[in-house]
Amino acid sequence: MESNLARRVDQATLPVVDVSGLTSSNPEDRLAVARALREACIGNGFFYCAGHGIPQGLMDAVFAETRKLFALPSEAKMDLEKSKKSKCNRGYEVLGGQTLEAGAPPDRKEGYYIGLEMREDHPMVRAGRFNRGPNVWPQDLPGFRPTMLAYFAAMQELGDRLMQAIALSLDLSEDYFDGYQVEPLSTLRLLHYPPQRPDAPKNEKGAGAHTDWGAITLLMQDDVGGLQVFDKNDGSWIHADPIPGTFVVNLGDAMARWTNDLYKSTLHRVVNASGRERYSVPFFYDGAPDYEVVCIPTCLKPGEEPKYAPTTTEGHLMEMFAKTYG
Ligand SMILES: O=C(O)CCC(=O)C(=O)O
Ligand SMILES: [Fe+2]
Repeated sequence: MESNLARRVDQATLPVVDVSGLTSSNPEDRLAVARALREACIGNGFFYCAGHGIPQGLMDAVFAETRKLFALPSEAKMDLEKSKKSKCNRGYEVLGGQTLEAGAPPDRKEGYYIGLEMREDHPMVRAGRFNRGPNVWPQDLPGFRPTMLAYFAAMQELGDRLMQAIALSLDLSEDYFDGYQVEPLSTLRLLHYPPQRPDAPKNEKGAGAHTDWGAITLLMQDDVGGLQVFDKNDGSWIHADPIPGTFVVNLGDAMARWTNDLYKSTLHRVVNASGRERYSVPFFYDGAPDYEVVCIPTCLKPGEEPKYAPTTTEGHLMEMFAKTYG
């Protein structure tokens, strides 16, 4: 059932980067991680992140709550549906609700969106700013809200740490992105992929080929597999097989804009050919809405021009959103 374009390769094809050195007080340890990140970022822009310090118990709890959520009866899920329940894209997204690959059938996945919790009376919410506002919480799952809020905070903190290392890797000071890390537009997304159907429309996938939009994505996947990453070296698809306890980290389009394509976002897709239900939890690490996404001076070689028009986190995300939701 797998596409013939896909091939099975050794897991080592995507590098594993141990980031535990980032919490060291010795700058040499942090630099060593930054060097490894630079290599991965200039390569396919995808790597497994180990040594991240996120407790396994929290990761397991997120999957447990995710399974409970998608196991709710469809009427209960429709009561949480994002276009009905939210002005800021929070809540449940139906199966086929997004088409990540232009021209392909809708994605065979259902999802749930969670963002930074912001009250209705917050000035940004009152001003109707993009994706700002309260979350939608299922009433009948008492563990869901505290688990997801704890995970959101932990992932934001891990993302902040990785951005400090990415700054180092670009010959910038570690605090270069500090202004970005305030009231972030990050999104936690819960995903459920039913098995691929034998009678599926041609080219149907769990998630069509796409690049991610923000700065970096930190993906937790279960043991089913199905994520494929485009290999720019030979045009094949690398199977990002699950490695327990790691995150798959990849660069988003904002990173390409900042670095003038030195650190590119990479096409990836999901084909759940396993015959089993697959669950995954991407965290789209993003930043402050008004933070500028413009070419970073250290990323411009002599004589080179910026390839992208300057924008902001919010402006860039709004552009990307319109592409897959119309
Ligand atoms: O489920 C996965 O493994 C990947 C999901 C993904 O690429 C996305 O939501 O952007
Ligand atoms: Fe993605």
